[in-house]
Order: sequence, then structure tokens, then C-alpha cells
Amino acid sequence: MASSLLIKNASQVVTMAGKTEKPARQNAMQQLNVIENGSVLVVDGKIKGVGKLEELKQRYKDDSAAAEVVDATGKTVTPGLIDPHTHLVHAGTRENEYAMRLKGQSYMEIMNAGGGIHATTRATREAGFDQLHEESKQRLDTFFQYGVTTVEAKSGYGLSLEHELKQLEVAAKLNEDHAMDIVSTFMGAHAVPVDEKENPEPFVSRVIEEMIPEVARRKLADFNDVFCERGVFTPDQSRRILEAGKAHGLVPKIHADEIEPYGGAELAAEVGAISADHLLKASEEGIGKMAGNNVIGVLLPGTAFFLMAEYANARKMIDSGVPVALSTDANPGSSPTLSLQFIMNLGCLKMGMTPEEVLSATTINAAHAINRADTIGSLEVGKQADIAIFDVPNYLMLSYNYGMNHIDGVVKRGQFVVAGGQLEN
Ligand SMILES: N=CN[C@@H](CCC(=O)O)C(=O)O
Ligand SMILES: [Zn+2]
Repeated sequence: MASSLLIKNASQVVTMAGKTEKPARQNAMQQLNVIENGSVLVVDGKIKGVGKLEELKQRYKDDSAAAEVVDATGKTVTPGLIDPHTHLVHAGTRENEYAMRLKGQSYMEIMNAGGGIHATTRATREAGFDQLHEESKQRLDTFFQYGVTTVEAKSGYGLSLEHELKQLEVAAKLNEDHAMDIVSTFMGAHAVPVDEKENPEPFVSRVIEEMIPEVARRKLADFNDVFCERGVFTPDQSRRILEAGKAHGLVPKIHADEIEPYGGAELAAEVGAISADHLLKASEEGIGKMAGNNVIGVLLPGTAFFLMAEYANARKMIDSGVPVALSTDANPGSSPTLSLQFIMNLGCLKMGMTPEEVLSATTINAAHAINRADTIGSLEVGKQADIAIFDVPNYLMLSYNYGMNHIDGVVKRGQFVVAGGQLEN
């Protein structure tokens, strides 16, 4: 017997239809394809129909008659939100560094003095598999409660084969035993280990010759990411690392131009990266090259907010034709938040994006940024039934009442994982 669910009479159903082939850019980011007073029929975990209630009832008589019915009157239904850039698997917190930054020390000063990424690397190396699994599981539960149904998760707090594999194995296990979908990225090139800072080349070689081949052999990641920044990895080292990943089937991503303009956006275009992320200081030329080479800009305004830095120039990117996605960058140092809704608020209020653009950026474009747009990111027939139900009468309210969690329900592969704002068991 098929299991079916009918979410009926939502004041708005934001479908995002028609953007599965290519990420939305420029004006296409404004088009949400909203159905007023709309309903969604789900059968066996997939979207069977989206439209007016009467149409669905007529067209899919048996399925709608057998369905569990949920009344969404007064609510807004969207595709489950997608977070395309997180550092999900790590141990511990760094509130001490937050206090240091508030007294004037910079993020890079703290990192160069052995804190920052190095502090979380020490904690993550010390943590056992079970501790990492438990901490990360709790974060996934919170992501669900905020409407996120798929997250990308990076390694990068191991910085050795053993510990990078441990992080990726934790993500793989969570992908199996938690309802959240997790898409993994290898990021062994997140920092040069403290004791090798003076001579990073042997570490770069280990990333290329030892870590990438083993991660690929074990099929533990889809993507390969590098922190291309002065004092971390140079553009030349980053290029070699990303090319090595490509040779093993790992698609390039890049942490680019976060602290200063460093050629990261340009490099992303040159190596054919699926996305370049951060881009607070991306050059005009780099933005143009991204637009010309279909590189998605994954913007992380929570990082600018938390580091009290200038925001990425989202307007310029969108107007130049860069498809833009948004993400929390959830991590213990530069963006300790799990609320993609707050990131949507920042997208509007701090980066000049429209409410329509931020919804495109957290659904279909985020799906494209992790190469999953064929199955998620929009409410279209045949796609996975990942659905967010917000307790607001229209999508504008999502970015209007800022800093709030508007989630009422979350459906993952056709099953409620959050109902009445509470996590289901
Ligand atoms: N900038 C580099 N990496 C992370 C921060 C990691 C950390 O501080 O622990 C980021 O994307 O912001
Ligand atoms: Zn990051």
C-alpha cells in the first residue's frame, strides 16, 4: 500500500519550479512560481502533484483519498531548505576566541597564534568517533527544526589522513542513521598543521598523494575544498590540490577571497569549480570570470556578521550573472549558527538581496551548489518530498520578522520529522 500525504490549502506554496536544469541567475532568481491557496500531494516519499486542492483530488483520486491530510491554512510551504556549506562534524566550541575578537584581536591573528581552526583540530583529533557523531547529530536535529533538509558537510579539522577519514566516516554514518541527507566534502586543505607552517609543501604533498586518493577510493566525498587565503594555501597550492581532486573524481569547491582579494574567484573559474564560497573580497574580474564559467557564488553572510567584516557584494554578483546560493557556514569559529533563516534575513538586510532571491539561494541554487538539483530544491513532480511548512501567511514574512524561527513542520522524504515546531521521535 502506497503511503501518501496531502498538505492542503497553504496560503502560499513556493514551488521554485523550472530551475532544475540550470541554477537561477539574474531575473530568474526573482521567480518563485508561487501557488496561492495551494496543496501538495506526496506518494511514497516523492512529490506526486502540486496545485489547487480540487485539481489534485480529481487527478489523483485514489492517492488523495488514501492520504494523511494536513491542513496548512494560513501557512507557507516551500522546498526544504538546503545548506550547501557547513563544517558540521567537529568537536567543541570557541567562545573564548569570540571574547578575544570582541577585545580587538582578528580571526587570522588568533589562527596564526595556534588558535582558530587549529584549536578545533586539536579538539576534533582528541574526540572519539562516538563523541563526534553525537555532537553532530544534535546539530542535525537543530537544522531540521529550522527547516533544513539537506546539508553539505566538510572535513578539515583532522589535517591528517587518520583524522580526516574519521570526520568523513562520521558524516557517512550520520547520512545512514539520521533522516537528514548529508553531502560530503573533503577539506584536508583547511589549514597547514601548526608544526609545519614554516614549510607547508610536505603537507600539500600529503593532501595530494595520500589523502585525496584514499578519500576517493573509499567514496567518502563528492567534493574537494581548499582554504585559499594569504597565510593558509596560496593560489598555486590550491590549484594543485583542486586539480588532484579532479583527477580522482572530486569536484572542486573553494573558500575564496574571505579576508583579502587573493585570486580565489578567478581560480574557481579556471579549475571549473562548482562553487566559490565566501567572496567577501572577490575582485570585479573574479566575479566576471565566475559568471562566465557557471561558478555558483555561495555567500555566507553569517561569517561577515560574526567577524564584523564587510559583506560580500551579492548585488554585484547577481547583476553580473553569478548564480548565488546562501549558507550558514556553520562552524565553531567564524559562524556558530544553525539558522539558515537568519542567514536569509542577513541576505536581505545586509547584502541587498530581495526576499525572492534569498529563497532561490537557499533552495534550488543551494541544490545546484551541491549537485543535487535533479532530486531536491523545488516542489516538482518526481522530486524527493523534502518540504518546509512555515507558520507565516506569505514568504515575505520569512525575511521580515527577522531572527525568528518560523518553522511549523518539516517533511523529509515524505515523513514528518518536525511537527508543531517540535522534533518527532
Ligand atoms: N575560513 C575558513 N574556514 C571556516 C572557518 C573555520 C573555523 O574557524 O573553524 C569558514 O569557512 O569560515
Ligand atoms: Zn567554510
